[in-house]
Order: sequence, then C-alpha cells, then structure tokens
Amino acid sequence: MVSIIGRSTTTLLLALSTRRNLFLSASTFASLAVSVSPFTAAAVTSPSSRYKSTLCLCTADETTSASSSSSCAAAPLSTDTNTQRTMTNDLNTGYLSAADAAALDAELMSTPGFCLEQLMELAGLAVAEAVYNVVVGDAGTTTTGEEKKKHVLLVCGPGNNGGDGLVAARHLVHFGLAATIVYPKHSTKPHFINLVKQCEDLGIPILDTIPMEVSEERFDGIVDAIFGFSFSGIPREPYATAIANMIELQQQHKSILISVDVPSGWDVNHGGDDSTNEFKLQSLRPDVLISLTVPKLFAKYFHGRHFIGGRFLPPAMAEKYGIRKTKSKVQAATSESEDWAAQYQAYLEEKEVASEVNRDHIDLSNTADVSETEEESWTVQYAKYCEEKERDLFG
Ligand SMILES: NC(=O)C1=CN([C@@H]2O[C@H](COP(=O)(O)OP(=O)(O)OC[C@H]3O[C@@H](n4cnc5c(N)ncnc54)[C@H](O)[C@@H]3O)[C@@H](O)[C@H]2O)[C@@H](O)CC1
Ligand SMILES: [K+]
Repeated sequence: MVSIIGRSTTTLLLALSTRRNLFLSASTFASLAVSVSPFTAAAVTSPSSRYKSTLCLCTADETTSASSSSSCAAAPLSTDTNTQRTMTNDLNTGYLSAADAAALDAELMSTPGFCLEQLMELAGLAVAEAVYNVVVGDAGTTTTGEEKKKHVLLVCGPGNNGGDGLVAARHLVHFGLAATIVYPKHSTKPHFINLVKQCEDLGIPILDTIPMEVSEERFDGIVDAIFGFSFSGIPREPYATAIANMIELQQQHKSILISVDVPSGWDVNHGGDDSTNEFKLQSLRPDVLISLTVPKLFAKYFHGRHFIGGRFLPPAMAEKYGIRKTKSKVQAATSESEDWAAQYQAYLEEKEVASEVNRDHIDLSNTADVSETEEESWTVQYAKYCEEKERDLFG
C-alpha cells in the first residue's frame, strides 16, 4: 500500500506539474497521500507483515510472561510461568503489574526521551487500528455509498487512558468511521484541551453521558477508555454509571466492547474475576482488549481477542524490565483501504490516457484544423475534470 501510494503520488505530481489550473501543491499531495492511508504507522509493503511494527493480535493464553529479572529496584516485576503456545513471530510480550507499568511509563519518558504526547499518539493510533480491525473487519473495507458508516462510541476517563480514547477517535474518523465521544470530566491540561479541539474540528460530538435511549444511535463498537493502569478501588461517579451503561449497550445492542489497556473497574493486578475484586459482580466483560506496550497482570484472566499496541520499548529497557523476547501468534491487525488504492490507480490510468489524447489534440491543433478557442476550452475542461475527480478521491 505504502509503495503504491508513493509511486502513484509521484506519478500524479509529475503529471500535474505539466498541467495548468490544478491547485494541489506537492506538500498538500504528500499529506493527502498520508492522510487517506488509514494506517500510516505501518511502513511496510507486504500485507502479512503490514502491522507487525505497531500491533499484534493474540489470545490471552498465547501471550507469555515477564520474567523476574528486573533490575528496577523501585518496582519489582512479577513472575509468571505460563507456557508458550502457537508461535509464528518474535515479539516482546509479557505481563506487568500496575507498579511496573507506571515505572516503565515514567522511564520511557526519561531515558529514551519519549514525551507523553508522542506516546499517547502512538497508543491512540494503535487503538484506532485495532478498533478498525474489529468493527470494520479484516477485509478492511469501509462502508461506502448509501451504506451506513460504522459508528464507534469512545468513553473517555479523566487520565491518560481517556487521552488514548480521544486520539483514537480522531484517527477513526480519518479511517472513514463515525465517532462519538463521551468525556464526562474534561482535563484542563493543555494537551488534552488540544485533543478535544482536534476532535471538535472533525465534527465529532463530545457528550457528558452515554446516550441510552433506544431510539438513539446504535454503536457498532464501544471503546472503554475510562481507566488504565492507575485505577484502584471501586469506580466513583460519574464513571460507575458510564461503566454500567457500557455493559447495558453491549448486552442490549450487541455492540462490541473494546477495552483500552485495562477493562475499566478491573483490578490491574488481579483482574475482573478474582475474588479480591469487590467490583466483580458489576464488572465489564469486554469482547476485545488492547494492551498498550505490554499486557498487565490481569490479562491472564481475559479471554477474548487481545491486541497489543503502542510497542515502543527499546531492547535495553525490555531487558531491564525482564520483558523477555517471546513468541506469540500474530495475525495481520488491519488492512488498508484497497478501495481507495484501486480508485486512485484507475484515476491515474485514466489520466495517463487523457494526457495522450491531449497531446494528439494539440498536435491536431497545430495543423490549424482545430481553433485556438477550442484547444483552450478542452484544456480548461480537462483541468476542471481533474479537479473534480481529485476532490472526489481526497474529500
Ligand atoms: N507507556 C504506556 O503504556 C502508555 C500509556 N498510556 C495510557 O495511560 C494510562 C495510564 O494513565 P494514567 O496514569 O493517567 O491513569 P488512568 O488513565 O489509568 O486513570 C487515572 C485517573 O483515574 C482516576 N481514578 C483512579 N481510580 C479511580 C476510581 N476508583 N474512581 C474514579 N476515578 C479514579 C484518577 O484520579 C485519575 O484521574 C495507561 O493505562 C494507558 O492507557 C498512553 O497514553 C501513553 C503510553
Ligand atoms: K480502559
């Protein structure tokens, strides 16, 4: 896909540079080529390896554990002895306790110098990729024409888990889905204010509570981005109600419930089924879990589709935290919009033919059989046609 876009864009730019009356600059085209490709993080060309760098999918029992060889004195790592299962690819996967996850997060922002905004963008993009895969399907075709767009509800909490949801909403809209955000308590941090503004600029509705009326929109997917690894205790309002509402929508509307990093309300170390978890009776049963960086300990109790996204660990840090190199079954997480690539390619071919016709036409005009007025008229018409076609393709 990436190579197709690169080649096609170059071809079109070359073609356009020879023409008048077209308004898109090279930089505009470059950014369009990126923005219309849903999965820009995947800079690989073969479909099978397309998303290996950012996202993988495995079931809970296919992930393997972190070892206890951490040298991080402040946050000792937990051990686990699960056996490895189906193995097709090398990946760094393991389970982290809540304390380990927080320490790792802090260290990512110090030693390798990742900033929070950068990590959150990568995490949110990975979430959007997985949600797209789950809601739209492996075929990777977005709805077109008269068909209703898939609609995703993103319920965002007060911390960075909520930030991942805000970022994911933006990417999902660029992927061609409809999104609605529920954000009961807005953070006053500048980056979060910007994330909200970016979503508003895309026309994404941002609500305080989940719309529960039967007559209201049915959501194909619900993204639980309320609490991540810093959650503890029992959910307080307004989040307790939001969690109950998500459960109701999942059950009554058959919406796919997708949790980001941790199912909200679950004990990060012990999970939703553990007897120590007081919230267990009302707890979420997500259909899908998207672990960020590394699954947390509770993930041992999760039995559904399990994605791992936002993989930004340098090898030395993985080693320090005892996240050993393991193997896990991987499926291609998502597919690019083949429709768009095909349409774009067809347009380029059409344009190539039209250019040849144009050259013939100009040659003819030199014979004085065709008047100057007619030639100008053809050129203007052709430019208008290209402009219209590109507007259709690029929105
Ligand atoms: N390195 C990583 O893996 C990254 C993690 N990110 C995300 O950041 C998350 C962690 O973010 P944060 O540390 O901000 O924490 P969370 O987003 O997990 O939640 C913290 C917020 O929840 C509130 N809270 C905690 N317990 C509560 C309760 N019982 N009832 C009501 N409110 C409660 C806290 O007051 C705080 O406002 C991760 O799970 C992940 O989603 C990404 O944004 C960036 C990269
Ligand atoms: K969550």
